[in-house]
Amino acid sequence: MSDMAQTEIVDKPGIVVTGASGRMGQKLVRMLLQSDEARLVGVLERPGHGWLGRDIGEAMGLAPVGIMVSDQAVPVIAQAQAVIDFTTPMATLAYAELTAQARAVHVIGTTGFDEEDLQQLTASARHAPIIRAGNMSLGVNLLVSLTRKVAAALGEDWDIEIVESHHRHKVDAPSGTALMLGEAAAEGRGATLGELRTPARDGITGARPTGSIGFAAIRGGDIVGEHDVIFASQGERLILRHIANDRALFARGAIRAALWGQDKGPGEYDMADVLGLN
Ligand SMILES: NC(=O)C1=CN([C@@H]2O[C@H](COP(=O)(O)OP(=O)(O)OC[C@H]3O[C@@H](n4cnc5c(N)ncnc54)[C@H](OP(=O)(O)O)[C@@H]3O)[C@@H](O)[C@H]2O)C=CC1
Ligand SMILES: O=C(O)C1=N[C@H](C(=O)O)C[C@H](O)C1
Repeated sequence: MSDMAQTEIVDKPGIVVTGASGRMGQKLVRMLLQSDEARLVGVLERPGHGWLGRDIGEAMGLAPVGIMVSDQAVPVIAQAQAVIDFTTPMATLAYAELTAQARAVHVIGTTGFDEEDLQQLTASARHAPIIRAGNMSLGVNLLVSLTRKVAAALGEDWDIEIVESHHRHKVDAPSGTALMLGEAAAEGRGATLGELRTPARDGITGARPTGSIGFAAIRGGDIVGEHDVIFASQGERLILRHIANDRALFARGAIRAALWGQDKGPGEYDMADVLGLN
């Protein structure tokens, strides 16, 4: 190999993809195999997964690429400058510790964390950068700041409801994106989402508490992801909407985050930091 080709490879940050057989994992693998800015150096799956030991390209129905699917997280992450992780909360907490030990950037797209999980991620971020967002798209992150502004501009007589729709396989609700939007709406009203969130409605719920923020989740078919923030008042309604048509936009955002994080110190970051929206 020429010196120039060698330098090119070394200059491109090496990325490990976790949950490589998943909907997001496969998008990321395909994108990284074609990337001029980053290179795929490893793929992880859960112990017992049917793809373990197989070439990831071949397992995905592509040409072999020389990277085997592994469940050996420590040696695989040791080769990486960044780990991109769209798996489950439990898997992500374990990867966060290992990625921090390797001092690599951890990009987390996984959703469905509880408060205790988030504290564990904060602990891992003391050693290396963690970039986490419930949605990696530019459009949603702009929608978050629009929601904050509109909520601040409109009084409590404007009821806020967030409606999200996803494919039938999604396991968490409300979606990570819906929670980001709810947090932004609450911030716009000078409160926290914990203070304003209405429990899911079922049965005789009573009238809507003034100033509360409600959520509704639709699950069906192959919907990639749709979010409406509804501001409803007497005689009028304002609706802010984002529709994702292709998971590639989340994968692109995650790779951008992994590259952005390369010169960052330990700490917790989000996509608004990456996109310069803060
Ligand atoms: N932030 C964003 O922009 C986006 C976030 N998401 C979130 O990303 C997550 C994944 O979504 P999606 O790709 O649709 O889900 P999938 O179920 O298709 O993929 C998750 C993958 O992770 C694998 N997995 C489970 N445990 C481990 C482990 N310990 N190590 C490695 N891999 C593991 C699963 O394997 P198996 O199925 O065999 O258990 C599966 O292949 C969800 O939380 C979703 O909400 C999704 C899209 C965009
Ligand atoms: O599970 C999904 O598919 C998605 N999850 C994220 C979320 O929970 O908001 C982002 C996107 O909407 C797709």
